[in-house]
Amino acid sequence: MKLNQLLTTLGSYRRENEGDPDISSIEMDSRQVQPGSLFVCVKGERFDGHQFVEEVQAKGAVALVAERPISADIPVVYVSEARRAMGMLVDTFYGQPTHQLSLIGVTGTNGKTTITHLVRQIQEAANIKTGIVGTMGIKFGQQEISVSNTTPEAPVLQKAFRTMVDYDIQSAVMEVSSHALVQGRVRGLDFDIAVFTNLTQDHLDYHGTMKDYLHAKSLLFSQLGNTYDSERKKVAVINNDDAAAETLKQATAVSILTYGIDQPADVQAQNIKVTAKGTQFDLKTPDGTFSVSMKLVGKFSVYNILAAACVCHLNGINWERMIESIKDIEGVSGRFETVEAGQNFSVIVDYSHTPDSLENALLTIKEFAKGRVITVVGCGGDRDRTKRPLMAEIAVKYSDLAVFTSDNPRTEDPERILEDMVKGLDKGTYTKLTGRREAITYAVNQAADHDVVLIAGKGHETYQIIGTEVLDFDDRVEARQAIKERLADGN
Ligand SMILES: CC(=O)N[C@H]1[C@@H](OP(=O)(O)OP(=O)(O)OC[C@H]2O[C@@H](n3ccc(=O)[nH]c3=O)[C@H](O)[C@@H]2O)O[C@H](CO)[C@@H](O)[C@@H]1O[C@H](C)C(=O)N[C@@H](C)C(=O)N[C@H](CCC(=O)O)C(=O)O
Ligand SMILES: Nc1ncnc2c1ncn2[C@@H]1O[C@H](COP(=O)(O)OP(=O)(O)OP(=O)(O)O)[C@@H](O)[C@H]1O
Ligand SMILES: N[C@H](CCC[C@H](N)C(=O)O)C(=O)O
Ligand SMILES: [Mg+2]
Repeated sequence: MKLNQLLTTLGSYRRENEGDPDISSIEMDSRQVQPGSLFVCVKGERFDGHQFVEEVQAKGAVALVAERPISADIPVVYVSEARRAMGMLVDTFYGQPTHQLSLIGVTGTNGKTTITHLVRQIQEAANIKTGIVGTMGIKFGQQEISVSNTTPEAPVLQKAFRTMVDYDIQSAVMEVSSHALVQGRVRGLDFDIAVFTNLTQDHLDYHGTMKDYLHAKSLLFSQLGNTYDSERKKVAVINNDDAAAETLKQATAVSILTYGIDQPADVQAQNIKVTAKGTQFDLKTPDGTFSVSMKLVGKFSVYNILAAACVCHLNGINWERMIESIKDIEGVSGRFETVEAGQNFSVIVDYSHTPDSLENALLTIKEFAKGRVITVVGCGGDRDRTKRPLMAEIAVKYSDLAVFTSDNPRTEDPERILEDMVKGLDKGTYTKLTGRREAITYAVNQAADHDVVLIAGKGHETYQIIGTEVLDFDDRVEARQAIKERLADGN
């Protein structure tokens, strides 16, 4: 595509240097630039894209988008916000693929990955080819693309959606993180349905206050329907039980479908029964009440199913058909995943890395645990410090034995993270073992018949980040190994 044609997308801009080159790709990362690329200079917290102007020209970039004066021989387009302009440019460059997909965005503190997987499984069972974007990567058909962020930047997203459309994918369901909303990574995407799960404490290192965190989430809803594709009806799907529901309803101009358990809602779960093997409930909908049975456990899983059911209903799947496929749905990798290696106690690996998700996981376990509850948990480094004591307090409150350990310490001192966790606790109420392998082994060895060991925080992760090194580590593998060793020792 020619530069001038691409620029018809942008509202106001200022140009420097003549020329109308052919653009072969749009990049914001100098390491991705190829001959023919348009490079967008983005100022971040660690780097400033404007510094790479010489490097990208040497690599063959043919045009630049910048926010502040740069010296270059190739056409430069000055805009006030480069990342947002980039959202529009890549949308045009890839031929507006999201106008050809039913695009669902899921935001909220917890449940995004789970809901996106549930939607994909239910839609695929109803023959709606569905792509997915989120913490576990980008997947559609047999294709898999790994990503380094839950919500990638616009060039990665638009390229993936273009490929999905070319593969005849009809719908895409994606996680939209609050970081992505603030940074405008999803600018230019034409969402049809926006889902809100819940808002509880996380990421205050980035957002500062819960008010600003909520504002970030609300951007998905205020931007819904702002795109010029007016053919599809836009809908906001909102959890009515969450305190943030009203704010989000006010943030959007499109129709609203609510779901919930405790408060009246358009789609509501009633008479919930949770066992270790699954959950049953009555699903009240505008079209009648249906009984649902699923393998997923816990009240939080009911919320996730409700959100997914609302989306699938809006996409034309009838309730009966949906409920039939919900029956067979297996959980998502690393979310309440049980590890079985012949032991007489339960081991559950879960991705709870926030106070609320840890509390939900433990409350669910307490509903069915016949023995003691043993929890292994840590907190990630270079992330919200204020959630650490809260998570530790919850672990102690709901467990018979709390073992504190490292999560991904990243560039922080693991001992400092552990100090942050335990600072409000009495000594003797917990055990501290910095090495995660040692902590898992210890917990497994302490378990008696019918006890439940919860290993929280890392779920599906197959690595541990210590310093800047990414080491192989998988809680499920470690737990299995510890159980085998214990059984081999005859204990
Ligand atoms: C706080 C945050 O969100 N940071 C993200 C953000 O960083 P930033 O804006 O500071 O950018 P930067 O790294 O300083 O780089 C500035 C510019 O220079 C460019 N650059 C940089 C280096 C270079 O050699 N060449 C080059 O061109 C970069 O491509 C970028 O355009 O943009 C970068 C480029 O996309 C991201 O890698 C980075 O994610 C960091 C690694 C991160 O940890 N983000 C986490 C907190 C995050 O976003 N998490 C959410 C999920 C949270 C949840 O679900 O709970 C997510 O969506 O993943
Ligand atoms: N609806 C929910 N409400 C509260 N907690 C939940 C809910 N769904 C899942 N959880 C808990 O949160 C953990 C993470 O779930 P999931 O990966 O689906 O969330 P996420 O929003 O994608 O997280 P991330 O921000 O890391 O991408 C699960 O392991 C579970 O303990
Ligand atoms: N999306 C979350 C994942 C946290 C997972 C946890 N294991 C950690 O490393 O803190 C984040 O980047 O904050
Ligand atoms: Mg996720």
